[in-house]
Amino acid sequence: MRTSWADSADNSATRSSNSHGQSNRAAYVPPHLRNRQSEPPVQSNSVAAMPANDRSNYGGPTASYGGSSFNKPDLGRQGYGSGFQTGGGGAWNSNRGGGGRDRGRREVNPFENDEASDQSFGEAENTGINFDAYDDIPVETSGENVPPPVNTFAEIDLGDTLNQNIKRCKYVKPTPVQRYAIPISLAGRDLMACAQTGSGKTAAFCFPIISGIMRETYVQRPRVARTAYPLALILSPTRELSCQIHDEAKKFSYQTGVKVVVAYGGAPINQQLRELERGVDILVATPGRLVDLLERARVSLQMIRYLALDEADRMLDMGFEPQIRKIVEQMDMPPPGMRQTLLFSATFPKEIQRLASDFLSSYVFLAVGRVGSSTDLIAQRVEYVLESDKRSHLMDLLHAQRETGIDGKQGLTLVFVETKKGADALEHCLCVNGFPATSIHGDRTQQERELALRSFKSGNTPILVATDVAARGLDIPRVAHVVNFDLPNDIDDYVHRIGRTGRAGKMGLATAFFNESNLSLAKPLADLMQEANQEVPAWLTRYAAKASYGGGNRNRRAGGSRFGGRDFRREGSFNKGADYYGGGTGGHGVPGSYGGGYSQGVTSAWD
Ligand SMILES: Nc1ncnc2c1ncn2[C@@H]1O[C@H](COP(=O)(O)OP(=O)(O)OP(=O)(O)O)[C@@H](O)[C@H]1O
Repeated sequence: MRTSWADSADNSATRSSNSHGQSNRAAYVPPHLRNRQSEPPVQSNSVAAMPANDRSNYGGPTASYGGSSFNKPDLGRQGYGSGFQTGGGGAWNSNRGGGGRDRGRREVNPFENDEASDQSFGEAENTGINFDAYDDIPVETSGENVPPPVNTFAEIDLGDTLNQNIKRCKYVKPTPVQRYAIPISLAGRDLMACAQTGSGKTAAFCFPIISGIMRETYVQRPRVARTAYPLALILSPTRELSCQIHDEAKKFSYQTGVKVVVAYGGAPINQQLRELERGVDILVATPGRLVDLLERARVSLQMIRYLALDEADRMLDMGFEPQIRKIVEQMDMPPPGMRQTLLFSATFPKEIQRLASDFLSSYVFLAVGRVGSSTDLIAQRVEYVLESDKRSHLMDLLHAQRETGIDGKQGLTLVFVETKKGADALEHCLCVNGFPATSIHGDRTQQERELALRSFKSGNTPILVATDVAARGLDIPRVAHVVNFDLPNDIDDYVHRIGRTGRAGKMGLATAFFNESNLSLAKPLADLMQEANQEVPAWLTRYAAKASYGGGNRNRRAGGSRFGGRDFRREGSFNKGADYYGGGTGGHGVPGSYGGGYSQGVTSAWD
């Protein structure tokens, strides 16, 4: 039974931890025990009294926690565009043989584990999903001849096998981004899509790719020994996100014959090479590992028909842009117009939209909700906390949460910090104070990262301290609380971080610790909260006013960008690069600070 972490915090408050070299001063004292006569310290080496943690060096007993298992040509879419009626017609080709090479291997059922993991939390998957929460959301499309949206999966001709998998995923109806994006993509159009965190973007780009590949009759691929020729490439910025997309895509493509392979850094390349040799239709990858594979000539992009960038704005910011340009423009990938390109994110700053347009051909721009807005499902709180008080404040929050849960339920808590060292230090502090925490950041090995994530997801270690490596895309259903222990420099990063809760129609809570070092975020944060109908504290409004008068606000979104006209092509500055880098963009306020917002110099960890 998973109850004891709460009690272990109390125990630790009355326990001397000096056997592990920790001073008594470090011990957390919960509010209700403060100012009491201290009782004689009780030495405890009991495993049950210690928090779960995947580190081996946080005091002997913790080592056993967290699981010991770790030691636009014709794209073959004849018939598209003519209608999205129910059909499951004869055009489907579900015996494709997996990228042409994979014979005789039994396909593992990717749904097998779902039920078990649901049971472990005592609730059925998708309970509480309320996509009606997204129903009255404003949607904007721009571009020529935009295909109309659908209301149900039945209206889209995705084929029987894929439809069956959609049912297995317990998706009853499409989310708003799916309602629009799927018909647009099935019609063969390039797409730049912006929709809120947790609103189902992964399926929105996977379904059309899988069904497109299934529709193709046999594709003759070059026969070059040991070189793989995928038909679709899905790029994402982190290893964990690539793994997650791979897992989802495997579910969606189960028994379709479409073969999905993942390649990411930090994991042994040989195993990935073997998988690639067995054949691949859809390759999900992080950019670094893909460049490696391309340079070794183990992958060729010559047959790519579909290119999807998840977290596309992140993929095109200064950290990744050169690698992405190399992959997309300097290798052997067909140019825009000869392939279909799908870009997805919850945030799309205009200067990134401009860069992205290099990769697209006559594309449709789709915005579901305000670009970069947070969902109303997330209750946002911001508290003024001095740097020196942050740890005790966090422990007070965790302690209170343990007593009452969040909305009466115990959930997982994700705590964001700015640096890898900061993550280690906070994890350690929480552990020695009886709060079961683990961490994920770029200085941990990939094995440690995966173990930490698994331990967190399973609830064994219900607190995860993370750098921005966990900010985007990760879909962990039971994250009830996101704490911005250190606020990011950029409001878009804040949007992605808090988006780890309040997903798929469920409610979530996000708490931010704000102090003088976050002044540049005051205005965009106050604006964002106001727009999401959150209560903005008066002190934050004062800081916001001060920041907008005093200058120094380098946030890319300063000035606000309300819903409407957010496709950058509509703003009269199309092809005027200077507008985007030179500042002074008028009403939509991209103050020429490209790069300033993406935390340059901050040691956070991307692949
Ligand atoms: N039509 C649907 N019905 C029910 N659940 C859905 C549907 N589409 C997606 N989901 C679920 O919603 C959750 C969020 O989906 P997903 O991870 O694709 O969100 P996202 O928009 O990519 O988020 P982020 O911006 O954080 O990357 C997932 O658990 C997914 O299985």
